Amino acid sequence: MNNLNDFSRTALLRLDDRELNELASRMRQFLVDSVAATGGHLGAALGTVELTIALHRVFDSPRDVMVFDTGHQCYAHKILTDRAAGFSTLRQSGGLSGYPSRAESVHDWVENSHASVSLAWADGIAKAIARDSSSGRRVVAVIGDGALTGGVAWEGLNNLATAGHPVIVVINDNSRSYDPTVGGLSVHLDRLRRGDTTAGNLFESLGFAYLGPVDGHDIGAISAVLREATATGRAVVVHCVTAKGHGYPPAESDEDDRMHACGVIDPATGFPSRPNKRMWTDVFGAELDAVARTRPDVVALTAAMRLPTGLGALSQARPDAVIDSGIAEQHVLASAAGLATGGAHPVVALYSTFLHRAFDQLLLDVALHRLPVTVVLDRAGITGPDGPSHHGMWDLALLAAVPGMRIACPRDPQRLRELLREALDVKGPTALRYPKAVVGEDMTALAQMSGLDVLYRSRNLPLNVLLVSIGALAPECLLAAESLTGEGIGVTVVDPRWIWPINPALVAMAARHQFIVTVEDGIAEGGVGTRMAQAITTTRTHVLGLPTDFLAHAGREELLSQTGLTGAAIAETCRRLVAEQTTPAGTALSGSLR
Ligand SMILES: Cc1ncc(C[n+]2csc(CCOP(=O)(O)OP(=O)(O)O)c2C)c(N)n1
Ligand SMILES: CC(=O)[C@@H](O)[C@H](O)COP(=O)(O)O
Ligand SMILES: [Mg+2]
Repeated sequence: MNNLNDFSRTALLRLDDRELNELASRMRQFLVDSVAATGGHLGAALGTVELTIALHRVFDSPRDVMVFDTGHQCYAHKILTDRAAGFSTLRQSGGLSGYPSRAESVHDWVENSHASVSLAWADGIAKAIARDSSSGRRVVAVIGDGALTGGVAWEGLNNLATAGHPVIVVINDNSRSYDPTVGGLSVHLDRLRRGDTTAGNLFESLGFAYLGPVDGHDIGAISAVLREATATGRAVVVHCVTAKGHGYPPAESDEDDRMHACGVIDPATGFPSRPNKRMWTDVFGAELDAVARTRPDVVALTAAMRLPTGLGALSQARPDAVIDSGIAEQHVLASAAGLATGGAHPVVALYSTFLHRAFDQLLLDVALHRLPVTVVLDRAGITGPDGPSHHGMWDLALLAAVPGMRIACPRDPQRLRELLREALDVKGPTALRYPKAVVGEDMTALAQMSGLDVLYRSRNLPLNVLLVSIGALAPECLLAAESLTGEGIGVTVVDPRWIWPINPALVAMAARHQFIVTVEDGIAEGGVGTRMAQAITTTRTHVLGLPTDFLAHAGREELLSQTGLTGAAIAETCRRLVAEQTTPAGTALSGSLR
């Protein structure tokens, strides 16, 4: 075992305790060095090194199935399954995924990276395996205490408890999500950690065998408990106590989130290697804090992501105005409906991708009751290194299908501030969305017409193209307009600000142009451009957006370029439309990878 690239899992069985501990510290150093260079989920990865070594000693993967909930803690598993060499490319285009990936390894099963579903997966896999009763294959789900707060995890517990399959549920309890884990479950886990069973044991009461708590950094102890769990032949909960960021002082002492996910850092200090730039999240967080000072009815809700969604400042200023419900997006939306019914104006701060899970509550709890709830979707559009599960590209299509929903897409910091304040004055459901990106400078409108901002108009040229710019893609639309103007093609760039429902002034403006091109960083099929095209029947409309596909991990700029959402590609579409002037009115979609 000279380096981790040469390391084989079978070697684990031959190592004694001292060698196993040495392996763990080498893996930890490797993780710090490599993740420091690429960014990634460092804190969670460091906390599961010993647990993962023990899992691979006791279970025979891939014959035995290991499902990692969320998957952000799977780096040690990747090292132990021959992928150490790939870590220099972690989360980069064409490189190693930051999550389990079936394309990478037969040892990976679930790559969805939305939390709390591992127990359902384990339930299904165990049922499938049971069809061959002689196989003896074992199924293990590794789930964090944070992921265990999600409703679907409770559905999993409910089913596994009586399903009759010997699924092993390993609770990786580090008592945190990003923040310390909230709610009664965290209190219960804390009691169990302290050996206090005066209030009983939830898991045993449900029907599981319960083993633990076991020190999750003691390979021998965990291995023994996992073997014992297997021997029970029942559904078992193994309560494993770990420390997020274990063994790396900058992570261990990071009060924010134990370096849950970091960018490129100096491994010696843990500090970012590049200066932090102002992100869209920062603008939102500051404005919400400011507005909440004069609006006691405003209350912010988070599903275990207080700091990443920008609620830090408000939670400092008015702790009572920020409610963390754990990884519980469905609960958060329905609870927001309750708060709004009671007179509050809830602001639900989510990542765009996590709204999917709560669509039903948005539709039937918030919108059906026409309640004033503002959903603020960060990480909308292309997110980048987190890959297909995390791109926020379905939100516009979903939101626009909700009756009574009003959707705002700010193009710059000033519009984000204005639109947030406007949303808080609407007596019904509203949504704002913006990407994971550095926020640019303010872009002042040339003119304002019935709620539309005209950002650009070619001088002394015909009304060839109306570019409808949606949100953060405004700079690309302006680049396209400038280059087309230089070629003698007349362009108007309009930012509708409130992009849904369609402003009738936009329909009127469209009628005066030869072509309309809408530009959005959501799926083109069924997105807002397509809906605009349905309203604008007089002029040929071309919809630019993302393909209905799962886009791999890569840089945001890289993916926007691949999907044709750059100034040059937008200009090329407009050029082609004008060259084909005879084409009759209708709609065309561009949502393909180039
Ligand atoms: C449905 C959903 N909501 C939010 C997230 C964002 N998220 C990723 S990891 C995480 C915390 C997970 O905590 P835990 O399961 O305890 O794992 P740990 O990071 O502590 O190892 C959160 C909130 C997610 N992946 N999925
Ligand atoms: C696993 C998960 O869902 C989060 O940790 C996510 O990866 C964070 O993304 P950001 O780095 O964009 O905050
Ligand atoms: Mg945790």
